[in-house]
Amino acid sequence: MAAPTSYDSASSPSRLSADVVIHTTEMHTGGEPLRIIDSGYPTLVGDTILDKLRDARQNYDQFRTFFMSEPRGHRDMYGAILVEPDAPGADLAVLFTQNEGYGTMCGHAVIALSRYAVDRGIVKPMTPETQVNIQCPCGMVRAYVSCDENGKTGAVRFHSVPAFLFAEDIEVDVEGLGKLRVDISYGGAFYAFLDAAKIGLDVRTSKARDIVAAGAQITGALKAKIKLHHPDSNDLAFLSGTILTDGNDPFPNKPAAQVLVFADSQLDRCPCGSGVTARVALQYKKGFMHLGQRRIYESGTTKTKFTGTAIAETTAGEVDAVVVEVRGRAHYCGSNVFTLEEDDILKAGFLLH
Ligand SMILES: O=C(O)[C@H]1NCC[C@@H]1O
Repeated sequence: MAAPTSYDSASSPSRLSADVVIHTTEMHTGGEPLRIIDSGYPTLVGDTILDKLRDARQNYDQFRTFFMSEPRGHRDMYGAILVEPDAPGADLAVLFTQNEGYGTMCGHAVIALSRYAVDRGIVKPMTPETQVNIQCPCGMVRAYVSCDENGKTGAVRFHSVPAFLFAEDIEVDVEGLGKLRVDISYGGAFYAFLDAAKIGLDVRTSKARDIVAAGAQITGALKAKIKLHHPDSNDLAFLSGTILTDGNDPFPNKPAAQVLVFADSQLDRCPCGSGVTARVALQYKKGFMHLGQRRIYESGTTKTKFTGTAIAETTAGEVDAVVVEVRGRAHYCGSNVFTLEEDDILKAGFLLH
């Protein structure tokens, strides 16, 4: 069965009007939602995925707010728009949507989309694993979906783009929290890392609202202070959020907990696949982890788990980097057909602050 995808919907409306009908498949990975757009989203133009991302941002952002925000979604919704791939060997290409815009990489979405690609017939199933090559804004991500003899898909492992520690021990003065020292690491997206205990929080037990407030403050202060750089493209060089951790970096035999606060005070429910990638790169560079050593990473909020392993050394431009393997599971939880009425003054959706 061929999948209905956003890029075969050439007849879809190009502006938000009563003609818009968006079909979605709903999944979650470790508790973090993924709303996959099956059809109804406009066809994006551009030679590269980053050009298509620009087209989405500049010309169709109301579609994002339509399916992501209230009353159809909520401020912690996460989405995936499939676009025509332009990279050789890609099985599919994806833009990631969040509450204030678009992400460069998303591990939980890759885990869910890889199952979806096999289950929808976009990629032919193979036993015991099917390889799915997903072109993301950060580059090509290779995923491997477990498939049993009855064709049932299960756990997914993926290898992301080269991951690297960008900066260590940066001092930043954060209103209400004082002077802090954070690391910034890249796993397809840039994240700041801080042991939550340094600001009196515990990622496993503190209230979600306290974690969100602190994470958003730290990201805001760093954005004002630090200029990031990525060897591939300036489009990738921005801070995606702050990951508060349990500080358990040097002890590889215990699960390491973390929580990501990203976009506009959005809280990740899963351990964050790109954040695990970035944290493994950080732990590897600091000598806390060796190649081939598998660690468990746990979401401080839902306690769901991914594993992370540094599997090979590589480079990103001139910088030492590692290839990281992340493993997790996604589940289907429904589907939707979203419509609108022309006289609805909230048709583009809304978020409360
Ligand atoms: O798994 C991840 O990588 C992510 N989850 C939500 C935001 C991050 O991109």
